[in-house]
Amino acid sequence: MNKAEQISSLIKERRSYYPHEYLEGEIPQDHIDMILENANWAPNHGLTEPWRFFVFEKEGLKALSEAQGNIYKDNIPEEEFEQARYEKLVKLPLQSSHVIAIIMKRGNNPKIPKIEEVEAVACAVQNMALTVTALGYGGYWSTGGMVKFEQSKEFFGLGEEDEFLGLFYMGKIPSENKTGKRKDIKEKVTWVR
Ligand SMILES: Cc1cc2nc3c(=O)[nH]c(=O)nc-3n(C[C@H](O)[C@H](O)[C@H](O)COP(=O)(O)O)c2cc1C
Repeated sequence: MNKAEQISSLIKERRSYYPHEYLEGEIPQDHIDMILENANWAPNHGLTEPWRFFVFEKEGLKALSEAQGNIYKDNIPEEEFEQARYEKLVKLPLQSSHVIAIIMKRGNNPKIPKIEEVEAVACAVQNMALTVTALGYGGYWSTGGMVKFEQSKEFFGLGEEDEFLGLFYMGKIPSENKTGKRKDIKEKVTWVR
């Protein structure tokens, strides 16, 4: 395969894999380092490099699990609280090898709109996801759970202009591939000729 065929195949192979699908076992440190290093090479306007990551592993996963449960409990209106949802949120980090909190750290260049900093972080996450796929692991970007609640920003010590954009869950997965689904690109492209 040439480079273009390799990247096309990798992009299409990437799927979201959820913690209940993960196998036992930890992703080794050198692979986590590679995932983070590749995230760091995302494009970004003005070289603000706005991505910041908190990597939870080992005992840290318990701290995240506890925080996610508590933040849900403390912030969801009482009438909306669901015990099963709470238990699921507590369980997700514990089923994972690693969880990476995705943060946008707002730079101080007023010429760069905030949305562009968020876009750059999303590029970094895609680099991360493709590396995870290439290494044979599974992962997914979650914007649910604790991510929805403003209190999470305090947990990470974020400033007002910073954003907590999600949790990237990761783990080992079985070797057979999941199939994805997309509508044809032709429906989304307008050619101007
Ligand atoms: C910004 C973003 C946020 C997402 N948040 C969630 C989420 O909160 N819960 C979830 O189940 N999946 C979430 N996903 C994963 C999508 O559900 C998934 O990408 C989609 O179903 C397509 O499947 P694929 O990733 O396997 O191609 C998110 C994906 C992105 C890019």
